[in-house]
Amino acid sequence: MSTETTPTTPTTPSPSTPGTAGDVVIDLHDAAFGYGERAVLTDATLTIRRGEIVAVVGPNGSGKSTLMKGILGLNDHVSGTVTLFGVPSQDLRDRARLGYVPQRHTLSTSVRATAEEIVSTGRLPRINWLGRLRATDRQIVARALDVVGLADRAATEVSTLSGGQQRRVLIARALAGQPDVLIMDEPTAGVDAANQHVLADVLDRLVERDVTMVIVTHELGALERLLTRIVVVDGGRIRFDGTPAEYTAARDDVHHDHDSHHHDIELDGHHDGLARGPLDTTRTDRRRP
Ligand SMILES: Nc1ncnc2c1ncn2[C@@H]1O[C@H](COP(=O)(O)OP(=O)(O)OP(=O)(O)O)[C@@H](O)[C@H]1O
Repeated sequence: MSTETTPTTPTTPSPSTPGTAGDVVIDLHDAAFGYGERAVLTDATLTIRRGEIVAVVGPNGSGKSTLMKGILGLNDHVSGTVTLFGVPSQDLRDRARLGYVPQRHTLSTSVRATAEEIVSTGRLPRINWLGRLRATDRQIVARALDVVGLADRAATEVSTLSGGQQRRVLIARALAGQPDVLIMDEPTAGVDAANQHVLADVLDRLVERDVTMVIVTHELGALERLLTRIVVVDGGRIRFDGTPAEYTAARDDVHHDHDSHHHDIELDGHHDGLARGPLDTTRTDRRRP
């Protein structure tokens, strides 16, 4: 059972940042995704532009992962249009432009592989038909490990790494494919508070490198300082799409309407935290175009 409530203020989902058509990396129009005949996420209209850091939040089972998988072409596209990098999704040849860190994916304890070996598998879509890593591939793998703060663990067996470190290995694996967009499904799930901040720092480094990110999360707290936009999915639909400041305003409406069971809202716990934190609208947001 879900114990969460998210802002359900109906707003017209709209692109919230300016930009040109060339900046659009993901564009959904009235899209519906599901499994077999069953559409789980419907009426999704969403435009994500280069450089955006978008959090996707909502109750358990609301359709967040279904939305991500729909963008990635990993479930059934029931109706509507999905345009990626300006071309219809089905015509996109270079799928590696979309990097993916799947949900609840940790590395099996039975896997005997080093962090470097796991990250190297992220190069597979980019390497030549002989399947051999060249010097440049190895450099990219090393750089990906460095970005996630695990350069010194390259030769460590992943089964001996902590859950948070394993999540970082998986992010590095996705980065090794040199994606234009990184889609992460709950990268901070099951990661303690200290490691959530380490992960947020990792994502910070990606922001500096201009990686566009779409992040499904239940823990907005650690990530919120990075975000340019928040999308709320509830009941299989996009209910809200706006800037963090707009989200805060919508959330305050919800605070007036309900008095309990706030999901992301409760993570910072209080309004004072917000005033000091990343959703403080007086802060200069270096990422906001
Ligand atoms: N592979 C699948 N086959 C059939 N139904 C599925 C599949 N995956 C998810 N669903 C259903 O789709 C609905 C939305 O699930 P989804 O995983 O997208 O929600 P979510 O918002 O990501 O949830 P959570 O926060 O718990 O991860 C649920 O009713 C779920 O049972």
